[in-house]
Amino acid sequence: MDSKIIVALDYENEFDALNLVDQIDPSLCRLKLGKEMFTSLGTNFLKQLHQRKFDVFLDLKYHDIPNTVARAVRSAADLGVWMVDLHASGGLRMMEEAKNILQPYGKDAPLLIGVTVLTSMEDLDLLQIGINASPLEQVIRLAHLTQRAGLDGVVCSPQEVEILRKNCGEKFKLVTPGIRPVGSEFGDQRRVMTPAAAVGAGSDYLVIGRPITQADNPAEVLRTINASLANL
Ligand SMILES: O=C(O)c1cc(=O)[nH]c(=O)n1[C@@H]1O[C@H](COP(=O)(O)O)[C@@H](O)[C@H]1O
Repeated sequence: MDSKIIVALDYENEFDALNLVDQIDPSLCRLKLGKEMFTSLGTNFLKQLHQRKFDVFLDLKYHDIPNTVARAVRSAADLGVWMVDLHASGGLRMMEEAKNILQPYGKDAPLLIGVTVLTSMEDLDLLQIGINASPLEQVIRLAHLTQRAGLDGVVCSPQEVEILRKNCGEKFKLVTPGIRPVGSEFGDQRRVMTPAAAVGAGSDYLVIGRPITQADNPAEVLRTINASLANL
């Protein structure tokens, strides 16, 4: 089975994270290592996930001058991660340099993904930072820029997937956080959908954190979501 689920391993400590990881199989999901755990545990923790044969999305959302971002992306490639991301709003030249630096890695290069508009943001949040466009308009703009730079896909909300699929084609990877099974709390997320609706819209990968990690039995919730997607 090739699951579309990427579990966001946002835990305060290694013990809790490995408690989940050691109950599941790499066929059930991929794992996302983000700012919280990478900041406290670094590459040693990443190695532990790799030792357990999981594909890892290193989600550090690089956003800096082109030279700095490209070199960070190269460091991520040297770690052997499956996917890595940067903020598309860092601009075309930043994305192009990041793509170019991966050339020597050939087929072993990680998927390079541009974050468009964070799924926690809505119209007012964009207005407050000087962007006078709806999230959808801004996501489309940044997805086109990301594609022009030659990246493999974008992070967007599932609400934008249908239109991006039409705009950017079948091969462009659409990675969607903001996934909330029916009845689960939105928290800080704003542009959300259920797992089944996101897959129905055409998401390639669903990034799911708290609905799984904060559950009483995370492994069970993961299995249930996988089962709900099996026949779609
Ligand atoms: O790049 C991401 O993964 C990301 C982008 C985005 O726009 N929104 C977003 O929520 N994420 C990440 O996806 C995960 C979502 O977690 P939950 O809201 O707990 O399901 C978190 O680890 C976020 O850092």
